[in-house]
Amino acid sequence: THPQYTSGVLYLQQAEVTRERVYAMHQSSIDGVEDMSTLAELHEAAIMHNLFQRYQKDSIYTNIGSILAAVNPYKQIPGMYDLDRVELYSRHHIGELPPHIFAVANECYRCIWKRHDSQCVLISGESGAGKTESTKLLLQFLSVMSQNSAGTPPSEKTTPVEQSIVQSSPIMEAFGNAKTVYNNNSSRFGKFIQLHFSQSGNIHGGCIVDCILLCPALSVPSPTPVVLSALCTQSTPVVLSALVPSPLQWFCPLSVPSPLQWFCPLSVPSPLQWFCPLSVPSPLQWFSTWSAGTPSHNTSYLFNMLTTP
Ligand SMILES: Nc1ncnc2c1ncn2[C@@H]1O[C@H](COP(=O)(O)OP(=O)(O)OP(=O)(O)O)[C@@H](O)[C@H]1O
Repeated sequence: THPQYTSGVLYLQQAEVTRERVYAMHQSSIDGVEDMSTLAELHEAAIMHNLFQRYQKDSIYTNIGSILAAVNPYKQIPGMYDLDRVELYSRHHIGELPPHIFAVANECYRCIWKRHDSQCVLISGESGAGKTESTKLLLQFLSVMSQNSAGTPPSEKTTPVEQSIVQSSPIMEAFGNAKTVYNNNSSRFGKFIQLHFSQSGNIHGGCIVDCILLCPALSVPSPTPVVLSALCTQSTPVVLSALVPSPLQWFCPLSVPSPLQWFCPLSVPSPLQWFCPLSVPSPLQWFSTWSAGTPSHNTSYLFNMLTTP
């Protein structure tokens, strides 16, 4: 007897369907549009219906003027982010191809030269919306563009700097993420990621700053077992020093003490150093590669995030 709201569709009893309540849908809403600013009827139902239609066809990206809306597909869409797609979007201006995160990344990259100014991408959404994945895709695109930049000498192609940017994501997630009711891999800090480009268009360095504390409904304590196993087996003193003391401890919404405290008492050298001689190869060498190859430039180090309270 009551209207039910299921999957964005409003169901009415036949008696409730009157001329005053129900209108014929405009053709643009029936066909679906790539840019929702072109919808003839612009209201919540039309927007949701358009997104839903496109989502069903695996078209998860939709423009709203200069804004890109992304619907999390919660599955891998074949070919969506492969190298061919990167190269395709790198050769076209925004609007020439279907909406895509790579179109935004490409526009940003081009605008650095077009406007001779810094560019910024703001990624926002609720927990589990796909912000972190979108960030990684942007970095992936910019990394490829950096490697392909005309001014990059062949000897400097595929420099560890670009590799570090992409490869640093898992380890940053391991330190900063936790399982929540919305997302198994939820970020606990908003991040400001800054990349520095040379005149020739390749990435010379960057930094990641954790800037906003997010307070999702945690379901397991952090840091994750991934961090602990990495610490126990392969940590370096560089990272150990970053852990003492951790600003995370001040904000940590958990009632249990952080397991890191067991390993890293504030006043004494960490016992982890006994287990972690410098010569042991570590996945954390990704951090150190940020300075490699660019000694003459003002490169910011990725582990700023870990060392700056
Ligand atoms: N474009 C995508 N394609 C495929 N899967 C995706 C995509 N975006 C997100 N996902 C899936 O959704 C999960 C959650 O995404 P993500 O961690 O990026 O969300 P988030 O917005 O950063 O969440 P939180 O704010 O909680 O950190 C990912 O682990 C991934 O499995």
